[in-house]
Amino acid sequence: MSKLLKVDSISKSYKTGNKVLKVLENISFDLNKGEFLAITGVSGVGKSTLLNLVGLLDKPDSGEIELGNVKYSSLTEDQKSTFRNKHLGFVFQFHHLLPEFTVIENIAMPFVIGNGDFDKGFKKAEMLAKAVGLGERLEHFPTMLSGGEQQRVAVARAIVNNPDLLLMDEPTGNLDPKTGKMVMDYVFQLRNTYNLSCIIVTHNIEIAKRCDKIFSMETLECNYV
Ligand SMILES: Nc1ncnc2c1ncn2[C@@H]1O[C@H](COP(=O)(O)OP(=O)(O)OP(=O)(O)O)[C@@H](O)[C@H]1O
Repeated sequence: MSKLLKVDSISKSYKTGNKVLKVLENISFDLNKGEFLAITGVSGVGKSTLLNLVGLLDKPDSGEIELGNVKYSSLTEDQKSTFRNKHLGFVFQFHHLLPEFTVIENIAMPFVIGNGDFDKGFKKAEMLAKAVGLGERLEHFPTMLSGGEQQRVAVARAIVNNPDLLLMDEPTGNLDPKTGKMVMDYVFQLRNTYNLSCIIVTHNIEIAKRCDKIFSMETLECNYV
C-alpha cells in the first residue's frame, strides 16, 4: 500500500490573552491510500484541532504534515486553497449546505469552482447523488431534506473533486443512530468504489471499529483494528 499522509511530530497551542493552552504535543501518525482512520478521544483533547491542521485550515506551531509528497509548510496561502479544493474533502457535524441551491447544485459547486466546467460538474454531481441514494432528490433544496439526506449531500459534495483524503468531523453527531449508520454505510461503500482514504473524528465506537485504524488521542497510539 502506498503512503498518502504523514503527520510528523506536530504541536499546536492556542494563545488567549497572556495564557497559552497546549493542545497537541508531538503527534505523529501515517495513513496509506485507501485506508480509513478513526480519531477518538474525550471532549477537548484536540481532535478537531488535529483535523483542521490536516485539512490545511490551520497551521501547526511545529512539525510537518505531508500529503502525497507535498509538504504543507511549503505552500503559500493561495496554494493552500487550491490544494484544499483539489485534494481534500470535508464533512462536518452540521452539513453547511448552501440553502439557496438545490441538491445537484450543492454537490456540483466545488467542481465548478475548481474546474469551471458546468456540464461535467452537473453530470458528476448527478452520478454521486445517485451513489448516495438521492437520485430522486436532485432538485430539492436542503430544507426539503431530512437530516440524514442533507448529510449524504454533504458527503457527495465532499468527494466531487475526487479528493485524496476525506476529512469527517463527527459526521453523524447530529443524527439518530439509525440514520447515522445509513450515512456511514454510504461512505464505506464509496470507499470500495473510489479507493477513498478517510479520517473520521468520532465518539461512536461502532464507526471507529469499521475503520482500518484507530488513533486514540488519550494513549497517542495508532493501531490497526
Ligand atoms: N481557536 C481557539 N482558541 C483557543 N482555544 C481553542 C481554540 N480552538 C479550540 N480551543 C481549545 O482547544 C482544546 C481542543 O479543542 P478541540 O475542538 O480540538 O477538541 P475536541 O477534542 O475536538 O473536542 P470535542 O470532542 O468537544 O469537539 C479545547 O480545550 C478548546 O477549548
